[in-house]
Order: sequence, then structure tokens, then C-alpha cells
Amino acid sequence: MKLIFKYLKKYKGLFLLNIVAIFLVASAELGLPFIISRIIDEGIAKKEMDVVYQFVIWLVSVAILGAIGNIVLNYCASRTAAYIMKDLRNDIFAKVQTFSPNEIQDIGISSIITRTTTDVFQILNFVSTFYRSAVLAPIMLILTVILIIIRAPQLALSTIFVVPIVVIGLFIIIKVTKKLSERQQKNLDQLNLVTRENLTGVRVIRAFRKGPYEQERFSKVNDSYTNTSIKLFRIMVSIEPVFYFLLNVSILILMWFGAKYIEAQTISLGQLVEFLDYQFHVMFSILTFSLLFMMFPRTMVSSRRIKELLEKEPVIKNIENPITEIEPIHEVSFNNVTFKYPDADEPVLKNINLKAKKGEVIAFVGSTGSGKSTLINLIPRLYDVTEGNISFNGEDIKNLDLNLLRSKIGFILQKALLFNGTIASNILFGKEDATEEEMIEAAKIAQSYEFIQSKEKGLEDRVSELGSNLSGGQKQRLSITRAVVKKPDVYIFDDSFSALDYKTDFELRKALFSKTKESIVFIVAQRLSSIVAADKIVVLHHGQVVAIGKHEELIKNCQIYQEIALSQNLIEEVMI
Ligand SMILES: Nc1ncnc2c1ncn2[C@@H]1O[C@H](COP(=O)(O)OP(=O)(O)OP(=O)(O)O)[C@@H](O)[C@H]1O
Repeated sequence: MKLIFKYLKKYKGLFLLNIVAIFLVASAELGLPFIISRIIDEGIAKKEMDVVYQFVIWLVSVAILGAIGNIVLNYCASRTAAYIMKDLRNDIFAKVQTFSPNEIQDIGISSIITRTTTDVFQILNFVSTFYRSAVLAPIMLILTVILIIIRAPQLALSTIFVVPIVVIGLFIIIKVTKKLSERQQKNLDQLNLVTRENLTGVRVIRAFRKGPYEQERFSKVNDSYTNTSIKLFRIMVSIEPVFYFLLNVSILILMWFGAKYIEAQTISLGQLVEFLDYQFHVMFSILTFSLLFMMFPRTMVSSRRIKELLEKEPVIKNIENPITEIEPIHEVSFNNVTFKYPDADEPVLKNINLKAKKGEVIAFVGSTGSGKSTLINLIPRLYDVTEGNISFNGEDIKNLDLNLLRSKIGFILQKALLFNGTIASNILFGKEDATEEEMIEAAKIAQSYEFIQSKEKGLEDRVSELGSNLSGGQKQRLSITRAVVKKPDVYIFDDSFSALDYKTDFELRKALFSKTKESIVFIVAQRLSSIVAADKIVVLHHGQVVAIGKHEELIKNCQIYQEIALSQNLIEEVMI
């Protein structure tokens, strides 16, 4: 609830308007039965039509006021709920941006999506119902009970027995629905996970003919979700009939006693009608309030899940007063860097020492799993070193503002990731204000210009989600263009040339490296042909640097490097 109130506080104006509306609605709802009883007792019973007309005018005026109150109430409720939903989504999205890949992996992408959509929607429903009934229902209940006691205390006794039944019922419902809601949300996470995996892995599933297996997996999760939902629905739908049964019983008792009191002339017919109306209000106030209570456990679950995300402290964050300006980077250095993944037993990188100067191309080679990608992921602080430090111009990168640090780096991943939009919008991702000339220049360097030109609309051609309408090589060239247009001080290529044919790879490197004399370039490569010209080649083995040197030196002195070269000589032609 704290979370919801924190967000509600922002919209105090709407809350005050809501209170005014509640006052109008309550006055109207409670005024109408009183006027009706006057019409019956003083107008109809006494055949005084003037009195009837007079009260009818009152009746219509009060009803109009009540209607206005209801409109304002609904307006405040839906607006506040929509605003809170927007704020929550924005805040969750902003928070998730601060998480490291490991933290996202821990929470689970599907779970993050469910929390941003279904959980937030649950809060929207709750806030909107809360606004409509949390204040109005108890006010109505208290006022009606007071009115009943003042106007006909004898009849008040007939409704008292309903209260403990409803309270006990509510208590049981809350207990049962809380557990079920938790299970339902977890099942939904699972459902999203399987759906997501199936959609992204559709090609692998088809290629391995795993459709039926996946179908069964989906059915299992879906069944579990359905069963929990059915149990929850069962409780929900049983509330209404039970409520109407209790309402009818209480009215029956009221009529029974009412008839006796009328006969004994202790109360009038108008009073009984007025009383019946109050009785409806008492019961409906309890019903709306109980609906709120029923939503409460589910909302608590959703709100806890959202809070968990919002209050999660990102591991990678700025220090207090970080450095916000730095000279162009002329040196990147790894000083005794050791790194262990959270939850892993052993470090994957041990005591790495390395210096890279402006204009240098540093390449990393090594067997699969030797720690190459991990090492370069430490530069933009996707993970933080466990021991030692990495420095830019001698300054520990942990002291630099994260935005500043990342603005200095052009990172090109092995798996080129593009976004839904146009070719231009994807290139502009690297530099928002890049001119068309700059984009074309970058495209020429990254060897993507030719294929961009071949597209019907050129730079304005459509790129679909994750760049699925482009080939692997085109995607890679476009993601290199995106980094080149940024003209960063530090380039990081994580096996980014692997989807290119030898010729394009060669031409791209030739064009690129002639333009990176003012930058530091880090390359992870499986193909030695991509890095033979590097200034320094770092050979990694089991997370340790076993040799650093030029290709010619390593081919003579480093056994692991020789083995890699040899294996590639056997399999593919190495361009030495
Ligand atoms: N997110 C992670 N959590 C835990 N361990 C990880 C994670 N990512 C990688 N590892 C482990 O760290 C080690 C180094 O992985 P890394 O991806 O850096 O190797 P690599 O040399 O780039 O391999 P490849 O050439 O196959 O891409 C591997 O043993 C891997 O299992």
C-alpha cells in the first residue's frame, strides 16, 4: 500500500476533487430516501399534490447533483489510475535500464514484462476502485447506520446480524485469494517465458521438429495458470449470489418487522420505504468495500512484485559526485583485473594487466570460454571488476559518470541487435544529431553503404523488430555503422566480423582502421585473419593472459596461438 500511496500523493488535486464529489454523491444518495418518504407521508398519504410536486422538484435537483458527483468521482478515479499506471511503467522502465545483464537475467525478462503490464494493470484496477469506494463506502455505511438509528432504531436491529457474517467471510476470502493470486502471477511469468522463448526460437524449434514438445510444455504451464484462475474466479463469482441472498433475507426481516410497526403505528409507510433504501445502501456499501478487499490481496502481490523491482539497488551505479568530464581517451589500462560472475565459484578472469594507447588496435584471441567477451564487457561497466581496476587516462572508470564512460565507447556486439524503425533511425542511435553526410560516411567505412543504396528507400528503408528483415552480415555492418557514426574514443568489437565474408571483412577493417588513428580499438575475434594486423594480440587461456605480442612474434613463441593458427589453417585459409 505504501507504494500506491507514494504515487497517489502526486495527484493531491484530483484527490481533493474526489472528496468534494464524494460529499455530493453521499448527500444525494442519503437525501433521496428522505425526500421519497416525505412524498409518501406528506404528499401521497395526505393527497396533497402540491406537496408532492414540491418534493419532486427537490428530488430531481438532488438526483442531478448526485449524477454530477458521480461523473466527477469517475473522472477522478480513472484519471488518477491512468496517471499512476503511466508513472509506474516509466519508473520500472527507467529502473530496468540501470540493471546489469546479470540482474536482468536474475529477475527474468518475462517476469519484468509481466510486472510492467499485468501487475501495473492490477494496480490501475485497484486505484480506480479505491477512488470510487474506499472513502465513499465507509462514509455511506456510517452515515446510513446513524440515520437508521435516528429515524427508526427499532428496525436497525434487523440488519445487525449481517455484519459479523460479512466480516468473517471477507477474512476467509482475503486469506485464500492472496495465496492463489501469488501462484497465478508466477504462472503468468512462466506462461510469458515459454511464449517468449517459442517466438524468438521459432527457427530452432522448427529445425529440430520440437513443435509438439514445445506445445506440451506450453499446455502444462497454461493448464496450471487456468486451474489457479478457475479457483480464483470461483471465489469471485460466489460472492455476488451470497451477497444477494443476505440482502434479501435482511429485507424480508425488515418487511416483517416493518409491517408490524406500521400496524402498531410506531412508524409510517414512508419511513419503511426510506428505511428499505438505507438498507440497500448499507448492503451495497459492504459489497463495494468487500470488492475492494477482494482486490486487495492480488494488488498486494502485484505491488510487492513492482516494489521489488523499483527498490532493487543496481550493482553498477555512479559513485557520489562522479567525474563528468574527461579529456579524449588516450590510454585504457587493465590493472590486476580479476573477475568472478556473481554466484560462480571461480573467477573467469585472473590478474589481467594490459595497456592500450591511442591509435592502437588490441586483439583478444583464445579458446571458447577463455573470457574474451567477459573482459571487454568490463570496459563499459556491464559488469564491475571483482579485484583491481580498469582506468581511462589513469582514472578508475568507477569514478567516471556512467553516461560519460559509455559515451566514449562504441560497442559492437557479436549478435547485431537492431531496433524497429528505419536504417537511419538505427544509425542515429549512435549519434542523435548525425547529418546525412555523416551517416553516409560511416556507412561507407562499415561497408554498408552499398546495401543501403540498393534498398528502395535507402536510409529511410524499414528495419523490423530486431532487424529480422536483414541478413546477418547486413545487420552486423549496420551495427558497425551505428558505432562508427559516433566517432568514439574507444571501439570494442566483440567478434563483430564473424558474419562477414572474407572480402568484406578485409575491406571493412582497412577502411575502419584508417579512420581510428585517434581511437583505441579492442577486437575479440575467432578468425585470426581479422586480427593479424593488430598492434597487440592478447592470448587468453582459462581467464589468464598467456602472451601479448604481434602476430609474427606469437606465431613463433606462443604455443596456444600456434595451435589456433594451425587449426584455422587446416579448416580455413588464413590471410597472413
Ligand atoms: N552471465 C554469466 N554468468 C556466469 N558465467 C558466465 C556468464 N557469461 C559467461 N560466463 C562464463 O564465463 C566464462 C567466459 O565466458 P566468455 O563468454 O567471456 O568467453 P569467450 O572467450 O568470449 O567465449 P566465446 O569465444 O565462446 O564467445 C565461460 O566459462 C562462461 O561459462
